[in-house]
Amino acid sequence: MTITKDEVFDEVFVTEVHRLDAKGSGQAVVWRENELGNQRKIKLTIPQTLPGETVRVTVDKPERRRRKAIAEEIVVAHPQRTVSPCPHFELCGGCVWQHWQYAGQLNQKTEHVREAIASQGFDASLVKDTIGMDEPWRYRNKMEFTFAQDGSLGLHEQGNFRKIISLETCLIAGKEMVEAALTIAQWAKEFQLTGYNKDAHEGLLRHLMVRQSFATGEMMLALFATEAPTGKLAEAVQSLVERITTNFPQVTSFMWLENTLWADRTQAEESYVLAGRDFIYDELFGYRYRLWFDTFFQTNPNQAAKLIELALEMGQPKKSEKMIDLFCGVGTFSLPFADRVGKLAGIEIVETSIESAKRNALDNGLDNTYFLAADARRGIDQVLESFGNPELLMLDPPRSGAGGKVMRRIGRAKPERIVYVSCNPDTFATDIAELEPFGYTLETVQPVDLFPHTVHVECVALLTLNKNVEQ
Ligand SMILES: C[S@@+](CC[C@H](N)C(=O)[O-])C[C@H]1O[C@@H](n2cnc3c(N)ncnc32)[C@H](O)[C@@H]1O
Repeated sequence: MTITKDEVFDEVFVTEVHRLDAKGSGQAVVWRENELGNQRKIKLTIPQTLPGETVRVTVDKPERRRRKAIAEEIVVAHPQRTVSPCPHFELCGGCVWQHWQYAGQLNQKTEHVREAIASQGFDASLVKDTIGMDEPWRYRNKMEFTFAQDGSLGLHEQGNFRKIISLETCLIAGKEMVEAALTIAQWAKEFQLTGYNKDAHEGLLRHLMVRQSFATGEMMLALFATEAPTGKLAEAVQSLVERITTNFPQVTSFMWLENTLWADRTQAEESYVLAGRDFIYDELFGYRYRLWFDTFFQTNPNQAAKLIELALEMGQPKKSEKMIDLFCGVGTFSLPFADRVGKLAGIEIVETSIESAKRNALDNGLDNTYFLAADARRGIDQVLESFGNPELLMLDPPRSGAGGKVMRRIGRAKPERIVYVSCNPDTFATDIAELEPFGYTLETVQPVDLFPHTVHVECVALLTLNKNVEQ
């Protein structure tokens, strides 16, 4: 078919999905004739499709080389295609793979890790099968919901940060957390409170963060709004406090966070305790933690405990040894390791996390830890100077990875064993490639699924220093 420049209309294609992109959407290629009679390729991104599937899609503006398209019909389905149990799945941006049987998701995650390390010249057979969850639902202990301008509460639409899907349920969040969120949504509706409009910078309610410890049962509700909970708002807020304290005795921290800033994040200029205290207690792997509204903490505690167990198994900590925990956060790995080594130094850039890590060490009776608030690069230099070279080092960097400069500093510090916990196989692979010239061997990589129905995968890996290499 030939179209002229003035004629732009939708075109229907039946095509095969050949791979998945980094966000978990199907990718397909179709050919069409342009106005000069030449065959031009269009690369299609088709959410909620799987490799090998034949799908029928309508493409608007097909003259463009890359288009997103919605599958209108699955002509030939993947053998592991399934029906999502969540009514919000097709629109909500929270999960991308609920249409894929869990075993298929796990295989895909294993393959991703294998491809990532093979691309850096490592042996893909070192990667074990991904450890999944027995029950891959209701695994999240923390959710951040957003208010729409009309005051309804929900999650962002897939690929559209301006549109909010009104919440009826969420099958990956704890059940009580969803019930508390629905109570707040109902309250906002009854009092006709407005949601925040980020373009006009007006409206009251912005976000609701709900976190609940699966170990202690304690729940925190943190409501972010553009005004203080006083004056004309006081009556509505009082009504909410009564509902929450009556119906949710597990809420031991109910916070109102005032945020008048343009940046649409869960941050606060002023905080008010509406009920209880300003933190909750949580426990992980037998250690107790205090969590404030802005504390980073593992969001899938059951699988996080497996990560800790694996890290300990691979690291083989000894009482005679010194250890560095790089990117230590509030000490999730530091505390279990500190119990098993002579001395541990934790390095982390966020000062409030370091303050929490120090308190968590004290709360858990550990007196052999030293926590430093610093950028990883500067932190390693500083710790090595005062602490000497460690026998064991673990790192758990953000998705962007540790980077070459940090990895080369680690190589020069010559720890005998390095345990790398990663949430991004691609940056993990490029990071560990930096260690090869220093004489490190990759021994094993164990992927763990902390986020079922999403593309994310974590890995724990062990690298050992080859003693025969001249240093
Ligand atoms: C994936 S989290 C791991 C936290 C901790 N290990 C845990 O499991 O709770 C990565 C941590 O690295 C910290 N971080 C990010 N960039 C950093 C940097 N340049 N130097 C030091 N820490 C950094 C973040 O604040 C975050 O706490």
